[in-house]
Amino acid sequence: MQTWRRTFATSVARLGHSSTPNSRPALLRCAQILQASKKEEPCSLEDQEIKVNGLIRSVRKQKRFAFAEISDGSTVEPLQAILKPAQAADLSTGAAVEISGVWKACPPGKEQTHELQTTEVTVVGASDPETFPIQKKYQSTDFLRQIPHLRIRTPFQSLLARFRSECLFQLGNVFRSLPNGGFTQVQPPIITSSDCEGAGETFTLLARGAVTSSSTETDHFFRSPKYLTVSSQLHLEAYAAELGNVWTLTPVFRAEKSDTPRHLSEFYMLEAEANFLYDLDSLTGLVEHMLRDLTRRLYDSPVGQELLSMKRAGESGQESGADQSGLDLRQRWTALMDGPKWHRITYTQAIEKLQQAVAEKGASFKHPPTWDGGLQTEHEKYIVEVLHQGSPVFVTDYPKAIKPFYMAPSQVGENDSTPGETVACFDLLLPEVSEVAGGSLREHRLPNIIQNMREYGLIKERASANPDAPPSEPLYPHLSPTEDLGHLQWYADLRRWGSAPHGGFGLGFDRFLGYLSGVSSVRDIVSFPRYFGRADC
Ligand SMILES: NC(=O)C[C@H](N)C(=O)O
Repeated sequence: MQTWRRTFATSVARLGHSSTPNSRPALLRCAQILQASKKEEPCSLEDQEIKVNGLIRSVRKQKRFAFAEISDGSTVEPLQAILKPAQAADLSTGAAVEISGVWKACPPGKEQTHELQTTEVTVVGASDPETFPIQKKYQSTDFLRQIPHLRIRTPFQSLLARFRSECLFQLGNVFRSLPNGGFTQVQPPIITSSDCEGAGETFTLLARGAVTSSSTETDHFFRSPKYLTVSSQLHLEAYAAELGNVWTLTPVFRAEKSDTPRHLSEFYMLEAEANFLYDLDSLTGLVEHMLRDLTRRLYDSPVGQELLSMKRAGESGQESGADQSGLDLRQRWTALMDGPKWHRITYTQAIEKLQQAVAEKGASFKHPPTWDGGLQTEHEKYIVEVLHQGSPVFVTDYPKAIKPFYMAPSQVGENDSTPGETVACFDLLLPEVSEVAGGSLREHRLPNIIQNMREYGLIKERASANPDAPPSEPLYPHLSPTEDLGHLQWYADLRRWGSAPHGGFGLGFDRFLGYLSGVSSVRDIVSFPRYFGRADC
């Protein structure tokens, strides 16, 4: 029988090791080492000399041995190193080290299967444990948010960064393998001329030293005011006209003064546009298929499994930023992947049901639901959580008056009696996060888009230098001589030549990641969040 004793058998281990005396130990990532040690069969690295570079998560110094937990950002699980007291003298929490040693099996019954018997350790970047802000003990979400540059070094934030990376990788696969030959990824501009949503909540771009009140052409860096994009949709429509089906994941910017856990001033939007798309059902079907497929691929990935099995705050003693309500993430993912077809309900039906709930079921809302009033978050929550028992819902066909100018009219059946004009659009509602995606069929007919722009006040008055002079260019179709399409003319051009029915959607990527990770605030999903009053580093 083998007797388990913690001793330093460095020279013995070296002898049994196949490498030549001067050869360097293999540099490996913690994830590789720990993964190789989990398998049923004997670990191929056992008794081998290996090297790891990383940060010290914690160090425990005892009389005969010291134990250090090393993390290199490749897995949430730390790698344990055992050291002689002299080797550990300079080690402290937060320090960057290069450490090599022999990978030894641990006595049965220990939390870890193996540990690194240290032969050599070099502190390449010291860290003063007294002042290092990240401690192993519980630290509040609020405190950690104030130091995002160091918060990333907590196990859960580190995991979220890897999870996001996996999502990006898998998204490429999802879009490539969609039926009908896949979608092409494109990169639309971040600096734009137009506020696509018409909400006016844009950030204006100014060159350093520019005069803010200036309105003359030459004073503007780009000759006219430019903004940070609020949505790539309009440019995606240009791409889609040629490429067919396109997608992008870009940062978008909204200068909304909303101080809520659901809003950021800079966030990532996943947007897709499909040409020759004729009905709203095909669009909602595309969104459903894509999100189910993405979740499935993430579920099958090691980092997805790591996220699903990670101990949450409270259990691990380390603040994770995760929801602590005993939420069953695995169930949430399974429902997304394998649950029944997601519900579709028209906006008009939703309002009727909300009003019924008030009249008959004693539901009460801060904003009483009205057809003209749109859906507030409290209404969306009720629709998902009460009316649809927590499963995803597409709410379709909103009133035209509360939606942007580019949406096509609804195609709802004749017996559907809506109180006013509606458009062929949807919002996708998920429990907890509410609206996570929105999209529409686009008005693809030139006279109709021009009429919409007119109604929405987007057509400018033509500045005429000399009213008697003959017009220098022929009049734009469907415009009167006094009208000017201004910075949206290019968008109308897409309808002027070769315009097919099309549609697309935008998904709040950070909100969706929050939903998958069980993190209720987008401020904890994004490593460096920007929101009203805060953009710290
Ligand atoms: N691409 C889209 O349909 C998204 C839409 N423009 C939005 O910002 O919600």
